[in-house]
Amino acid sequence: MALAGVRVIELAGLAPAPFCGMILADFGASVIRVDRTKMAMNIDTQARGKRSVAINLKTAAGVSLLKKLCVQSDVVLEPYRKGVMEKLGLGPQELLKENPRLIYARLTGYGQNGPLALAAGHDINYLAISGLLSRLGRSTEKPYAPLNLVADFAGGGLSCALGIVLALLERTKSGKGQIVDASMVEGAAYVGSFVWKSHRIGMWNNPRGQNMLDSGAPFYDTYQTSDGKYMAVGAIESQFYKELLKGLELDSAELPEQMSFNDWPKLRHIFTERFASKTLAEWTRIFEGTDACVTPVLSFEEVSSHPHNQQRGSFIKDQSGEESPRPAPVLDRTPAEPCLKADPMVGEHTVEVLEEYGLKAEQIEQLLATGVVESHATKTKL
Ligand SMILES: C[C@H](CCC[C@@H](C)[C@H]1CC[C@H]2[C@@H]3[C@H](O)C[C@@H]4C[C@H](O)CC[C@]4(C)[C@H]3C[C@H](O)[C@]12C)C(=O)SCCNC(=O)CCNC(=O)[C@H](O)C(C)(C)COP(=O)(O)OP(=O)(O)OC[C@H]1O[C@@H](n2cnc3c(N)ncnc32)[C@H](O)[C@@H]1OP(=O)(O)O
Repeated sequence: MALAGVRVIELAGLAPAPFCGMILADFGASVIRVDRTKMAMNIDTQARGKRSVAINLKTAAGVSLLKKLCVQSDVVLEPYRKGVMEKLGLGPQELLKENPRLIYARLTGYGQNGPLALAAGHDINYLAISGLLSRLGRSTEKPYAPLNLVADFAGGGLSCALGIVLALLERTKSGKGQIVDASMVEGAAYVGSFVWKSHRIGMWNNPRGQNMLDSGAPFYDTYQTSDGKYMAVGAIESQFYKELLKGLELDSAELPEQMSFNDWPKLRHIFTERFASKTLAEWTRIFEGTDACVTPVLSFEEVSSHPHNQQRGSFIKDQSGEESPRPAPVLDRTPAEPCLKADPMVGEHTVEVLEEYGLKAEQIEQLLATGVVESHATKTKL
């Protein structure tokens, strides 16, 4: 796998850093999640392929242990509020001094400086400060955050994984590590570059929800079918729009022009009525094999059995039967091989990992006995 041999220490976080760690693990890195001790349960739902050690960082021995793990690794990924790692004596200055090849990734909402750097926040706040939230939502409604996908995952976890991989690539030339300052505000804004940079061609001249791609255009929207399901329509280009009209059995001569903004409400009304006249299965059959850019809106339960997804194996099942998307993109020679085992319990690999990082049995026993680390492996052998 592409990242085989890369050792990552991920400090347990809420959602974006766990996703970043999972991407690295999917593509072959050895990812060790550092959990707190005395955790009732594991709240990391993005734990595929990781191992867990539980360390109490409120002890000097815990801090020095984590330092030992970090300086023997390639990447440390930390999801805390600015200053937390420094307070623990585990800031980049300290760790890079001991391991100059270390990639020190800091995944925060607001980045490492600026007036908001110390503020708590979540996806919706980062999206708001990026400017993107003001553009998301339907015309007569308030701004709407599309789950926590944009800042937490696209602008956060995924961007941070890119930063780490770029830093690893650069290290092959310079031999040096570096700090990756991944701010979810900036990551989300960067993901939104198209919106920024297509202003000049008039893509966003109208208020929110009244532009071509923000649910303003009738040919780029969803429509309810007679059985209460939905079809997605993305017939932008004129040749594809013609196919849409053909499938809907509408005559273009009797309709307003596709790009006549003032007529969009009228066109939407016609499309709405037409889609409401048949079931999802009927519309799917009508548009299948055409270039109309019309597809059924599938539920999570339906995606893996869709013939396209099925043929490509786009969804995988782990040993417990849980289904999830397979890692993307697909690399031809060195594809990801996602782990299908159950997610690690907190502290499941404490002993195994500490042995791997060179601690002796007596040292591990001492750490366990003093509660600096916890092990929840079913079969712990020292
Ligand atoms: C919208 C998303 C968030 C969605 C997440 C949800 C899925 C989950 C959120 C709440 C969860 C539920 C809840 O926990 C209650 C239940 C618990 C149960 O166990 C499970 C079920 C629950 C219902 C549970 C279910 C789900 O998991 C939830 C619903 C987001 O937007 S996520 C993005 C958030 N933002 C960031 O990540 C940006 C960077 N981080 C930050 O800004 C801050 O970390 C943050 C997120 C604001 C939190 O601030 P906080 O004050 O809590 O922490 P920090 O200032 O960062 O300091 C960390 C302190 O912890 C110490 N520490 C760290 N590791 C250890 C250790 N191993 N041992 C000891 N101590 C440790 C560290 O030293 C810091 O201590 P100090 O404060 O003393 O410096």
